[in-house]
Amino acid sequence: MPLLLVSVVNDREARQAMTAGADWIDIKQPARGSLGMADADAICTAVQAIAGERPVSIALGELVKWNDTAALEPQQFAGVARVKVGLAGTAPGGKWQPEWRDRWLSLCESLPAGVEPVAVHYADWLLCDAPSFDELLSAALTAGCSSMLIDTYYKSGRSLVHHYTTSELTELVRRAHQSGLEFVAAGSLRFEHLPTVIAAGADIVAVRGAACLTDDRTSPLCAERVEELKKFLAYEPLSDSR
Ligand SMILES: O=C[C@H](O)COP(=O)(O)O
Repeated sequence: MPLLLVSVVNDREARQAMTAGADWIDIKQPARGSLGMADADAICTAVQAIAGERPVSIALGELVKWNDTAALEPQQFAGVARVKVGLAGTAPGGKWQPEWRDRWLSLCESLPAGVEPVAVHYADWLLCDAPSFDELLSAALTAGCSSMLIDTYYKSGRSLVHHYTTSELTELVRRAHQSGLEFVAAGSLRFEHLPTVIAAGADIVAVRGAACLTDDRTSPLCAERVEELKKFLAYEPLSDSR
């Protein structure tokens, strides 16, 4: 059964998500975009609240907006296992095309020891000028990533399963696994999409909107919804071996 990753904006939501059963805690500021970065103090207090009880990832925004002055100090990565940077606007007609790969790899190399980059492929890559799955997979292997996330850049109602069919998703999971990468599925996923991503073989299901009070991902986290998501993912049908 896939693990549940829940994105939170602060320490209060981090505690709520853990109590409600989230396996991974992801810290971000959804009002700043798909992979919007939270303020450094919000990251710090959330990591303190998590206190090592769950693995933690943080979102660092988009590579095209990244600059070194926005970087966190090495000590601010304490307690963080993985970081995510989006690649919208980098290819094929994007700002740094074709340099996105070198720039992303160099950001990955600059991470403190013990902090791993997550290779993020946007399912709506054609709409947001991001690299294809193949390009990302190749870069992920060069960077030594152990996981790949598929998310959506635009949060306007179309989810991951609108961009990839079940068989396409299954093939992407197979290829990630074949390369030794864990597969994290995200992108405006709702309850009704979970059977598809489970069937495709995702290792982790990552949500923000579906875990909020309303489906608006900028609304507050709702502990009951996190509990329901966890229950759904933990459900294992009885085998039909009567
Ligand atoms: O890491 C995953 C994202 O936070 C997913 O957000 P979303 O469910 O609102 O698309």
